[in-house]
Amino acid sequence: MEDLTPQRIVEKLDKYIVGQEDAKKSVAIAMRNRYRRKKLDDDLRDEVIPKNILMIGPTGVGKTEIARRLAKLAQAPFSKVEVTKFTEAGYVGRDVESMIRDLVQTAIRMVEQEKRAEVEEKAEQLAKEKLLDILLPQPKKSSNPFEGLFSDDEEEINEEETDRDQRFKKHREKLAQKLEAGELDDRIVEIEVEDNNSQMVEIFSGSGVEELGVNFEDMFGGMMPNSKKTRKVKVEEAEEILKDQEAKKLIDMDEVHREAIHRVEQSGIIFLDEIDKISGGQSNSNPEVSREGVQRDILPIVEGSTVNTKYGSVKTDHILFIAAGAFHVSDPTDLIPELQGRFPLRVELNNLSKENFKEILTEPENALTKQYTALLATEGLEIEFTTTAIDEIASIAFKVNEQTENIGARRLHTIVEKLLEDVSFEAPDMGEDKVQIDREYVKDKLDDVVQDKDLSKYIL
Ligand SMILES: Nc1ncnc2c1ncn2[C@@H]1O[C@H](COP(=O)(O)OP(=O)(O)OP(=O)(O)O)[C@@H](O)[C@H]1O
Repeated sequence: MEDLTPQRIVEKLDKYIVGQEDAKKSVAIAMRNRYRRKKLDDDLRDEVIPKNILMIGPTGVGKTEIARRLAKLAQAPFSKVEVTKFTEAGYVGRDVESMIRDLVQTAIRMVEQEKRAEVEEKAEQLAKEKLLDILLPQPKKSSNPFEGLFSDDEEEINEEETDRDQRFKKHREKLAQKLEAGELDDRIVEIEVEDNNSQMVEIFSGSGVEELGVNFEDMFGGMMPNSKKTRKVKVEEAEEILKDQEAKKLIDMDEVHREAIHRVEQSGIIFLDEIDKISGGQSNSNPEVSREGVQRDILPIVEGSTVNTKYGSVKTDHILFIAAGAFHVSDPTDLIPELQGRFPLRVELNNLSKENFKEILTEPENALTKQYTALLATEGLEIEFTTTAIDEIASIAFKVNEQTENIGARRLHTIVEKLLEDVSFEAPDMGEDKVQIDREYVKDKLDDVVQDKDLSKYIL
């Protein structure tokens, strides 16, 4: 965190997000402020209210992407929630605290993955030993009813056993070599696996449960007995299953839970999408739930409170909240004042231009053209986009956004997918080949659809 200065954060975000400089700067400052706040004395720290961010901008211009990337580079647990879901029918209890529980789950997965990487090697070794035990069971030691009575015989028996032990050891070594070489991969073995008690899960996941406002998973998650059953599987699969089982044994889940909660409290980021849709009057979908009511429910979580989860209580004081909305029909000032006060950093994101589209198509590390080029290269097909093609794709995306609905950069996904439909379909049968995608190619594939407004509504 020390090295993640605001400037450094922006540089890193630049690798993925085109334009939106103000938004990148704001999140970078918010991130750094959180770090600064943590360094303050306890008394003063409590006085400094965390600076949450409100992103204002149309759909598909990079709001979520900025927040998600920020979380990734800070290795912070991240979760996105559409706040409008709390106004929907079914959310009578308006379980807004579920957003914290979701974040904890994400953090648990993160920490578990890290711990897993640490024990990976050991688990693999143990799984191999287990598999060898199954493939070649240890011979039972013969019981000797006359033990101690005839000393001569005993000596003979001992010799026999040493002999047999040595033979067994040799066999095991040979088998280990074969296992290593993958020669036993197709052999079938029987292993014990956990039976996840499917019946219980089915009963509780039936419809209507959410309406009860009760989280059965929380209530019963830890109590469901995990019975064992045996399964016949190929050695290859058995190795994976056993590795998984051994890794689980090596990981202290209590520690994982503690660490996960710590991370949520210290560095968690929650993205509250569609915040504009809960500002002002009554909700359309459910007259019982007023939008203002939902804002009031969210407020304590954003202000800092303690939420109970099955893994322990979570203090939300230092969680960074990034709210986002288009605010086409409402204004941030339509939010209740207390909530407005909790989002002092306001930033506007711009509509994307055709030039932005061109950059988005080619520049980011995960740019669409790079993704498709890599995907098709796995089939031995080399595709190359000329600059005229990029220009044409960007123009089309811009035009379709104008003609139908403006969905921002998301339009590029559908257009490129349609453009490459034929090559994607034929690639495996084309053999080693090279396809150049230029302006003519783009026009040839897309012009018909673009001209027909109705068609482009559905396809692009
Ligand atoms: N400025 C940008 N630079 C690079 N990619 C972008 C940009 N804006 C959008 N994208 C891409 O478009 C897609 C949608 O963007 P994103 O999820 O950030 O939209 P959003 O602004 O959060 O919209 P919504 O409010 O509807 O969720 C993502 O795949 C993202 O990578």
